[in-house]
This record gives sequence, C-alpha cells and structure tokens, in this order.
Amino acid sequence: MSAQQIRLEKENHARDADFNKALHGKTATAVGGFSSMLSKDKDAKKLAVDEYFKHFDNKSAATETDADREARTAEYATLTKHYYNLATDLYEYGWGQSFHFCRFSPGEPFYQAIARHEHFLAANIGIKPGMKVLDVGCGVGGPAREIAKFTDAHITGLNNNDYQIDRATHYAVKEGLSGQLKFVKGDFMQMSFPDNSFDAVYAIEATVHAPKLAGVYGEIYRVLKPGGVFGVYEWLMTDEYDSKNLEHRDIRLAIEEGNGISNMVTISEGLGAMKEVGFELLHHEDLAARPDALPWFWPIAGELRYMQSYLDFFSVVRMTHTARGLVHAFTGFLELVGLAPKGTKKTADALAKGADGLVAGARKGLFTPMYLMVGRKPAN
Ligand SMILES: CC(C)=CCC[C@@H](C)[C@H]1CC[C@H]2C3=C(CC[C@]12C)[C@@]1(C)CC[C@H](O)C[C@@H]1CC3
Repeated sequence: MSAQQIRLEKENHARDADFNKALHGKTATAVGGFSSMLSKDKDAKKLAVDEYFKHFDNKSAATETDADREARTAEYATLTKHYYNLATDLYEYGWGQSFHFCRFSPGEPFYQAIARHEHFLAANIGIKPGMKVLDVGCGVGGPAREIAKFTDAHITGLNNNDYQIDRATHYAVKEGLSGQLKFVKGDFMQMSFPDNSFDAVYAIEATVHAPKLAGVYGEIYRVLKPGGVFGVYEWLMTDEYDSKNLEHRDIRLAIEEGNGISNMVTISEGLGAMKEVGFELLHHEDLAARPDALPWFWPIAGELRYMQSYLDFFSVVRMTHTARGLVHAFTGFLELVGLAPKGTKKTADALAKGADGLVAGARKGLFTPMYLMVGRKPAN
C-alpha cells in the first residue's frame, strides 16, 4: 500500500464535539486526574469502552489475523480518539501533562528530564523565536507550552481528541500563553492546513497512532515550507523484531492495546516512510540505545532499585504488581458501588498490560519510544 492508497476515516467534527460534551461534560476545565475520571457520563463511557476494546477483546497474537489488523487500521482515528477519551485523565494523574517518555540522568528530577527531552527536539530542528511551528498530536499541550516558552515560537497543536484540545486550551489560558499557542482539532492523516504553512514541524510519540506512517509524514511534508525541518520521536519496533516469533508479536500487541495503536511498524519501515514522502534525512538515531545509567522505562517498571530519591518512593511503588492489584480491586469496587463508570477498571488494566509490554519490549531490545528522525523538505 503506498501513501496514496491509504484509506482515510471520514471526519465528523460536529459528532465528535457532541460526544465530547456528553462524555466529559465540564471536566475539561476541572483540576483533572482521578476525580475527573469518576465524573464521566456512564453511557458515553460505555460506548467509548466498547468502541475501543472491540478491536482487542478476545484477540491474541497467536490467533490475530490480517483482517483483525486491517479492521483496526481502517478505524485508526476512532480507535485513538476513544483511547484518549479513556486514558487522558489517568495519564494526567499518573504522569503529568507531557504524554511522552524521556531519557534520565542520575538524580535528575522527573519533570526536568521530561522538559529536557522536549528542548532537545526543539534544538535539533532549529526552532527560533517567531517561527510558525506545528505540533502533530499535541496531547494536552505540555510539550507545546514548554517549547513555546523555551523558543519564543508560535505553536499550533493538532489533535483529534476534543477533550485534549479543551484541556490544552484551558492550560494555555491559565499560563498566559494564548497569544503564542493555538490548538486545532483534526486528523493528522488529512490536515486542514494549506500547503507550505509551517517553518518547522515536530511530533512527540504521537504519529505511531497513524495507520501508515507515510500517510502522516506525507501530510507533514505538504504543510511544511520548502527548506523547513521536521523532527519526530517515533515509537518503533527495532529491526530485531521478528513477526514470525510469537513472543515478539505478543509484546507488540500488548503495546498496541495498552496505548491506542492500530499498527506499529519497525525502524526500517519508519525510515522508509520518511524517504518515501520526500524528506532528506538529516539525522536518525535510537536515543534509547545511548548508554544511559537509567533506562527510559524506569518510572513504569515498578522496581525500587531505580529510585533516585525518597521522593520517588510512591511513583515506583504504584507501578509494582502489588499496587496494580490494589488499583484493579479498588477500581472494581468503585464501579460496583456506582462511584466510577463501568470501564474504569478495564482501562486501568489495559494501561498496566501496555506498560508491561513496553518494559518487556525495551528489555529484549525489540522496542523504542524515542527513535529520533530529523528530515528536511528540500528547498525549491
Ligand atoms: C500512547 C503513546 C504513544 C504515548 C504515551 C507515552 C506515556 C506518557 C504513557 C505510556 C504508558 C502510560 C502509563 C501511565 C501514564 C502514561 C504512560 C507512561 C500510567 C503510569 C498512568 C497511571 C496508571 O495507574 C498506570 C499507567 C501505566 C501506563
């Protein structure tokens, strides 16, 4: 399938806005996190849960067919939209407002390391004051706010989830950054921006949600000005991944299910997609392969040996298997007594399974969440 042959999902912004209002109500401007999670509309939440998990329930790597994978990729936008309808509050509660991993230096505070990863990408693509920059798949705008402050550029965040757009807009107003930031709803496979409209484009662990990387990279190429640079931290299976190996496929499927991904591909395919759409590759590197003292996945591994200070105790403990069992039981109890909408436990379980897949993939050298690719659109 070439970039031109990708089937796009038909967009319906009015329908999405109505659903967003029904599911999230006024929680978009609330403090967020755990309490927001409990105040969703129960029927709308059930619909989101059913729509998301229909692609994964009763499926396994051993029995998965090409048709299952094609059904997922055909509904890539709905799948990712509902994943984030379910996971956004948990992410904010358990991780913060920058939905990505990063490298860590010994003793470095968590949020400092997250910001450093964002600055590193901004520096690699040469973002300068006043530039018009696009953030593809901007989440709730954590990276866009940090990069706007770091570079003085104007950033447009593109996102297909209305709740995340609302939260990103809310935070930008709160931080007095509305003049520098704008958030636009849309599918990154069919962007509404005219050709040649941005000086630079970046994507942080977001384009993995595409059904085909050449599709989203092709759109990025189109909206980038000639001579402009695109930088991405991509989630990819390494070239050690063997699709004939059941354990490898198990790991990939666990990552996909736990993270709203329809079809994750390998490093070679990622590089191929950049070249296919016309980018001149300036740099590419697996940052996870650098000899860091601490692995990128330590906050989700649940191992006390990775604690940097006593302040990390609760973050580490909550990812242990015992704590996950408690979360499972607690969310189940909240659902039973009607304090949490149905699907809260299922979502927490899927995230935990996804986290296990990420750690297993990393330990076996099969997966990276930070494959850095920097490409230039040739000047005319
Ligand atoms: C989905 C993509 C492409 C990117 C998101 C990367 C990370 C921000 C997430 C991947 C796994 C997530 C988990 C959590 C937060 C966000 C992630 C690290 C939790 C720690 C949130 C709190 C839950 O109780 C456990 C979650 C485990 C997975």
